[in-house]
Amino acid sequence: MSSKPLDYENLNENVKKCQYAVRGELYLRASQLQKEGKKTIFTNVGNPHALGQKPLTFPRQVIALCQAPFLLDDPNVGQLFPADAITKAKHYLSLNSGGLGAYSDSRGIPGVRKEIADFIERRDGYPSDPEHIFLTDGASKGIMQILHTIIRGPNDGVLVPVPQYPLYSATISLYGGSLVPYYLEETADWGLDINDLRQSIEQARQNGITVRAMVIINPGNPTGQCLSEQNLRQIIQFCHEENLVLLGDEVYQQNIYQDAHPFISARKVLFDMGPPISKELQLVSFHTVSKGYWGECGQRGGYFEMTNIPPKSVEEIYKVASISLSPNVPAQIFLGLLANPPKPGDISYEQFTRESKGILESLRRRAHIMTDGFNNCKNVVCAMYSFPQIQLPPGAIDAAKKLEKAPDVFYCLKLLEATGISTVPGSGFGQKEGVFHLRTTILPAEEEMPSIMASFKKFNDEFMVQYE
Ligand SMILES: Cc1ncc(COP(=O)(O)O)c(CN[C@@H]2CONC2=O)c1O
Repeated sequence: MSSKPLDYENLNENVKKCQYAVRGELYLRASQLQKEGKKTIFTNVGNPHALGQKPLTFPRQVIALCQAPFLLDDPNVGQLFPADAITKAKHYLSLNSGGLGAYSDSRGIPGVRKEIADFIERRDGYPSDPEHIFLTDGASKGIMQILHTIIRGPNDGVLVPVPQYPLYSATISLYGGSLVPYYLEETADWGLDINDLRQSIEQARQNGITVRAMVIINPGNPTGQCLSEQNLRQIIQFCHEENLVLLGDEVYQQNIYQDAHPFISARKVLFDMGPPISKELQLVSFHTVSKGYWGECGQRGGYFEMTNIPPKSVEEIYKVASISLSPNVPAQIFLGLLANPPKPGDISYEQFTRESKGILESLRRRAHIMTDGFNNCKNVVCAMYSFPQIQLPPGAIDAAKKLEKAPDVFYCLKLLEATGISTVPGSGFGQKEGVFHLRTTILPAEEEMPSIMASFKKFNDEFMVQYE
């Protein structure tokens, strides 16, 4: 029988090459165990509602009315929905003719893009142009589209932080480009040293790679660090000198659990630096409703904002966006609400504030429980994610080798089998040679945290003795 087009051997090599560890071997094994009825705790993916986080009430009231506009004609609607949710629903329905069932503009609903531009202006103190804001099905799709636009062939490189969120390595591989790693320094709170950046770009050029872009993930995933203003200024200066477009992945900008390093957007720092650099450096910034205190991962709502990108290039990006017709319209309403939540004096303001503050404070507490819990474990050092360093003893390294597994994969599989805790090995994000980590989220329910950390500690300390 002759081989067929979709037989494995005939697939696009880039499809076969790309890897995405967040839903890789550990996740598949955990899903298998779950199917067998074993208790599994999926801390591998930042999916808050799947781990019990309740959705914010107000956005769901608005979207319910938008999805079922006939409710607005019900004389009792005011009994079930607050007046400001009714007003908001009518507002968003008026922005997209045909409501939620109709395609929107391929860049997203203009009125929502305007609301996001106003949100950015309030956050940064500089005007933002809605024409340079595109709404996407999650930040993932925007990131993939921009990387696709940048990568022309195998010699085009993208500087990516290591450890990195594997959407970047997978997408660069999928589109046939070259990932150029720059290492974050664990001992410096996962900060980055500009000299390392220079070495990385030099090394790449010697290998015939044209580095065209630099990715920053700020706040970091999996490392959790929040880049300082000074770090951002250095990075912007570096990208300007090296003629790189800066891709600012800022999806965790509302997930800050300490006061020492507040979030500042790359865009604000760029404009604070003033001309010529603020007029010349090309920047694309990404955000989403999947994170923060929203956690609305399943809605698939994201956006990217382009700064200093020439009109003709914006048109090309628009043209490609139009191939998939429209970003999903319900998610665009979540984006509008993220940009424009209830204000003081609104009927729902108090409830919205109470709920969102409650989620952030609980995340802060869970982050500390997890950090303290990991630090209380033998050979474990810890920073919405936890990325503890696991100092594996020689016996574990040898045992992993015999099974032809990466040492941290071996450890995470043993952890999963013993406790049901599904994590992602650090090798899925990249790490220095001979240094091992795992990534877990801080999302399990607060009341479950102590028992999760206790079962982790029991497993870990026994493992370290068994393999020392
Ligand atoms: C740094 C970063 N950028 C973009 C995304 C994509 O977000 P969207 O949902 O908007 O596409 C994620 C999702 N975080 C993944 C999902 O869960 N765990 C993770 O590490 C992310 O961590």
